[in-house]
Amino acid sequence: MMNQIKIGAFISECRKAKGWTQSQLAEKLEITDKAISKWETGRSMPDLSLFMPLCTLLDVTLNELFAGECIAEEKLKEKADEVLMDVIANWLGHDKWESKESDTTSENVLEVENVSKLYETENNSVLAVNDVSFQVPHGSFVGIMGASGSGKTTLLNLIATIDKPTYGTIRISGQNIVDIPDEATAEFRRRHLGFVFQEYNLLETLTIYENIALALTIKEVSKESIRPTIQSLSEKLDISAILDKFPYEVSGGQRQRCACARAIVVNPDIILADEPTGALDSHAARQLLDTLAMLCREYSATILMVTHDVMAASYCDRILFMKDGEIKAALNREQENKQTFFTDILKKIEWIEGESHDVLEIVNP
Ligand SMILES: Nc1ncnc2c1ncn2[C@@H]1O[C@H](COP(=O)(O)OP(=O)(O)OP(=O)(O)O)[C@@H](O)[C@H]1O
Repeated sequence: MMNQIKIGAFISECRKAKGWTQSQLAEKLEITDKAISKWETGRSMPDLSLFMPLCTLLDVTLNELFAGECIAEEKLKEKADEVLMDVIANWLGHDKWESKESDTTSENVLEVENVSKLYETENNSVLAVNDVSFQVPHGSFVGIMGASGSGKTTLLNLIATIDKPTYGTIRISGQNIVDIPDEATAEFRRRHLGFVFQEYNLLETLTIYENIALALTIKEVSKESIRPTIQSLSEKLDISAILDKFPYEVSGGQRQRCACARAIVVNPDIILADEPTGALDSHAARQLLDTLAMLCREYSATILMVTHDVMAASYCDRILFMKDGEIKAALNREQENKQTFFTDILKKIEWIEGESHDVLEIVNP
């Protein structure tokens, strides 16, 4: 991996050579003093967009910045290749090329190991997630169920890189996402994750087509392949007729299917869905769940869905039951149909909650 500490010390040295304080450099780059302090102590790396302005200000080349040292003219070629390999490995989040192999051999897209999240406030502390471990295999549809306050959203936020665990490891396609510096998480989410949330914000000023196309553009897909890709996917998701409409002109169910299209179209490692049916009537909810199950079957999508709705959970292959921050039980759907699985889920909830499963929303499938 790139030597962040060496790079940080080099930035510090170059800044001092210019006679600037951390605040003066921060002001020139229009960022906070804290960010400079984090770079210089090796706790984080500058955002990609800041590399060039930083090099210009400090009068160093990009290679020198990545190498964390001044490079003599005659060493330039040799050093440039070495630095380039490091940059690519770092950008991919891997140690050189070793874990690239583990990418392709790993069957588990998501591996959560001994993860805990402790929220500490002035007066109390809450262990929202308590030593949770599980895996999500490629192409599976896994649900997380639990009553309100059981830690589902906290766990999903940790996996989505929106929050960091207090302890534990989370690997997505072999990469430990806990190590990703804060400023690189947005880029990671764009490249590796898809989201279908209850209040998923499609951009209201863009048409449905443009919303989906935007996801592809961000992923640098060639212009020519955008239209055919969207057309074939939207036929599958039954949204072809509304591609030219704006989100506010279509129903909640259609909006959620567009969110599914936007999530799957960039071929993410995993789609994270948080109560995706929460705002839908039962017909639209079933249509959406059929869509998610179809994405797994036909597009080999891997989906992790948080829900407190037993009907929604009955579409999954496997369910993890959370209570008080812990995974108390798991249930696999073997050969049985949705109705039988629905009944099994209810029984499991009764077992976990005693008779008090009224906290969960129960709708017969
Ligand atoms: N930012 C926070 N600061 C302090 N405590 C928090 C924070 N976020 C969540 N909690 C606490 O952590 C516990 C788990 O909350 P979480 O939102 O993950 O549960 P949930 O199962 O998703 O609930 P719901 O179904 O109601 O959304 C709760 O006790 C909650 O009060």
